[in-house]
Amino acid sequence: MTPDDLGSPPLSAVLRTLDATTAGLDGAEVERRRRRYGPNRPLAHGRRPPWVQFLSRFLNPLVLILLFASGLSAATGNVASFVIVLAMVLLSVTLDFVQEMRAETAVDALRRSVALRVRVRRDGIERSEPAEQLVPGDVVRLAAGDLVPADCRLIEARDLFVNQAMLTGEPYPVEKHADAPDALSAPHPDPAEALDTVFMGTSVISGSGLALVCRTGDATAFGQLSGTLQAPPPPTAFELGIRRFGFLILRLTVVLVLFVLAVNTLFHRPWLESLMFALALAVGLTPELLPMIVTVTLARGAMRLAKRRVIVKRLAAMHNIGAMDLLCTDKTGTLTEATIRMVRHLDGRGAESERVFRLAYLNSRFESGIRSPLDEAILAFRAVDLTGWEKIDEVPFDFERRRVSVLVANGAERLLVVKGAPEDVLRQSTHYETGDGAVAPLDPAARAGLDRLFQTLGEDGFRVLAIASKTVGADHVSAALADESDLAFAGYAVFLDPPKPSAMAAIHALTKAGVNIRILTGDNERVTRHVCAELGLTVTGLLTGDDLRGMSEEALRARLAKVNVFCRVTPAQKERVLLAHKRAGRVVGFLGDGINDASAIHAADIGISVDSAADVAKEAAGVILLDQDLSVVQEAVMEGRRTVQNVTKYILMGSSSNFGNMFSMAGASLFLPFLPMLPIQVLLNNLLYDASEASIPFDTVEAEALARPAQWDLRLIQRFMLVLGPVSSLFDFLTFYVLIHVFGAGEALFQTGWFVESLATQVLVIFVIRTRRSSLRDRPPPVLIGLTLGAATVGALLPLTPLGAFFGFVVPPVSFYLFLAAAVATYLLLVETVKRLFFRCIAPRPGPGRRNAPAGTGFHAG
Ligand SMILES: Nc1ncnc2c1ncn2[C@@H]1O[C@H](COP(=O)(O)OP(=O)(O)OP(=O)(O)O)[C@@H](O)[C@H]1O
Ligand SMILES: [Mg+2]
Repeated sequence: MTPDDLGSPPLSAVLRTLDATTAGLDGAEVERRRRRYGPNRPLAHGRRPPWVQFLSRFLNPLVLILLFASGLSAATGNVASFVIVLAMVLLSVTLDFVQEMRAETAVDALRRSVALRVRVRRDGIERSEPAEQLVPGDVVRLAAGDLVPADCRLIEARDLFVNQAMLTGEPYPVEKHADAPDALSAPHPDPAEALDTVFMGTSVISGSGLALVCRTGDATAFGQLSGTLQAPPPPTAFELGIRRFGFLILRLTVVLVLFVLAVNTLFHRPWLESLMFALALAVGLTPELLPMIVTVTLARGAMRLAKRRVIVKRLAAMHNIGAMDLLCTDKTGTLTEATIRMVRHLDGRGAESERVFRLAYLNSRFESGIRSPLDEAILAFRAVDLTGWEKIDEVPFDFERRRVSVLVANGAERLLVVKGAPEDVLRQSTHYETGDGAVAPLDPAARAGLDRLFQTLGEDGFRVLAIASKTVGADHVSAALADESDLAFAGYAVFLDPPKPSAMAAIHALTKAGVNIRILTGDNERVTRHVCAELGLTVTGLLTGDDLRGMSEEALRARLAKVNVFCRVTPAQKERVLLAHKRAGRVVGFLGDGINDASAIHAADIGISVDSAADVAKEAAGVILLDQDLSVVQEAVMEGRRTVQNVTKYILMGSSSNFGNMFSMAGASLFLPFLPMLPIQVLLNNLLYDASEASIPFDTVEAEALARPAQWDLRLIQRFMLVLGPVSSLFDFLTFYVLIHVFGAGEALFQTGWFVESLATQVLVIFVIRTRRSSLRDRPPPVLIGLTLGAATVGALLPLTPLGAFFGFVVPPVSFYLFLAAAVATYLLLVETVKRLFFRCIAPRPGPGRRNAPAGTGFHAG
């Protein structure tokens, strides 16, 4: 079908076109259609097939020029060198590719485990299936909080309001209707106008519906727009940092290559060999493994978290969570137990009232919008026989009004039953039920009495909903916002939402780890204060939604450091508070599970949600908790920091010893009458170095490095490079001197000796650089020891084997190996000393609370 004819023909015609019925498809037919239409995933072919990804790695200009140059040298007779260069490029690209693919496959599997599911009718029964497996002709059920899974024609709709901002930019919910059979005939090319159609990517705000899937995947309106709409999320600070580091290295590389070329031209050396040497140096200098190391490190962190039942949907969230220094969270389910219990139902005088319960029950039973735990609690309290009652209409719940109304009828009796936040319901009431069946006007004295009762309940830690009603005439066939006035207040439904004992420990641990906590709740001040008190949390400052409304950005900003509880905030205010913190330079996480949290989750640096959350919240989040528990957040934070630290290690390695070595080689070509290393030797050196580095994602990280948010620090890296680079170069020149003057080395021996030596120093220094502590105190994992020692050993022994000659090596004298041992030991000792001085004097670790907001903000244990 084309977009234009979707909304226009009658439902019966659409069903015929799709060869479907409202009873749904059968399994075999679904299978057939899935093969025909493919997965219901826009941009399914957005990711390039593996072989294209593999080949695209050869598009690196350095690699291309290198291959070209070695091809040239093969043409002039040096075939062996060409074969070796080709083999090495292949090997290194494959190593890189395989590692990264494996990591991505693992992360994809995790992502799928928390994929959106829909209720779909198949084989005559309704069941839950991944949204990705929908096919045209399926019949799906929609409820408040759901994301619409495909472009669908409505079969039934009940007070169905959808937010289409994703497609139309229109922020207000639109009501959708199933058409009266064969009634609508005007075409609806514009989504906003197609009232009997819902579109992929839009979300159900309230109400419910049954819908026929018409278009899936790329064929949807969303799929057509995807290219422009689904712009990749802005890069994180970490990604930017890595990019900047890449540029830094690139500039150095260009300078180095030009320098080497100039020197060799000046000395009239063979130009082709010089070019290859310069290129090999450039290859050695580029941190070409960086993307792979980053992906593998992050993926490994994600896998470890999966064991703790935390699913990382977006890998970039991993380093953000390591950098997070502020966590905003809602209250219900995070700080309190997920199950809420109704305990009492009181009239205005505080006496138990059966009528209040019946009204509350009517409202919860017939309400079709967001299923809240409060409704579940009312329905679970006791079953009420509602025969004779029927629902006429509804004004669905929303987080601005904080109430829901249903219009119900029982014979001639017709009643609007309202339930919601006491402040808001009382404002709309003009009368109250006195308890003996009579109704009295709500004079100031009575109002004060009701307020007092509500206050006392709140102070005792009870959550309270007000129940009110209004009798309307039989001619009242629909409910509207305007009907929620002149209400007769009936009483309060009282709930117990006990604090979660584990929350205290988790908050304490997070605070200690440098992550401050803010509570952003739609609930009222008294209940929130009570929960905080029970958990032993000091409220250092509190703002309500009303306070926020009249507050300028500057005023809000001035109070951010002190205020740690925000009450009665609307979804938009949650987002506003979050953005204000972001603007103040914090790295902010948001944990929430409701429709009302979705925009804040989306705006956060790290959106966190739970598996049971509303679709919109879950979709917006980068991290999904399978158990709603703050203590796993703390583990996620640690894992995030670990990944940032390990990536930083790789960069520190590359920017110090590796850089130093390349620099020395360039320098050596100035005074040596020959190349300090053959181009293929440089490449081999680089390959072995890369192989040893591949173990970095598996390294452990010391506790001190995990104690603070791990923010990207390019300054540290630059300083480290400036201090340790020269140390390494100094040592290299010493080695050159010894090789020439002690061993009387000619070209081949010099190259052999320097190869063995530079490789050994370059890879072994990881033992020093991987920790800020004394290197002997911090034992690396076996894989790192194995790969590092392995690479150094292969390099040292290669000249002794027949293969050595192939690379242009000669067998060095035994005394050379003695020198090697002594030299490497001295070098490592020197670096160890400089490292300790560096971290003590030049870049000490910030003390607790120094980097973040001043100590004393956020929570402390009471
Ligand atoms: N089903 C409902 N019927 C009537 N009123 C409701 C319902 N659900 C919520 N409310 C009212 O709306 C207010 C805000 O909702 P809610 O407490 O869920 O917000 P929240 O920001 O998600 O809070 P929390 O931090 O507790 O999750 C509630 O305090 C209550 O007064
Ligand atoms: Mg909530």
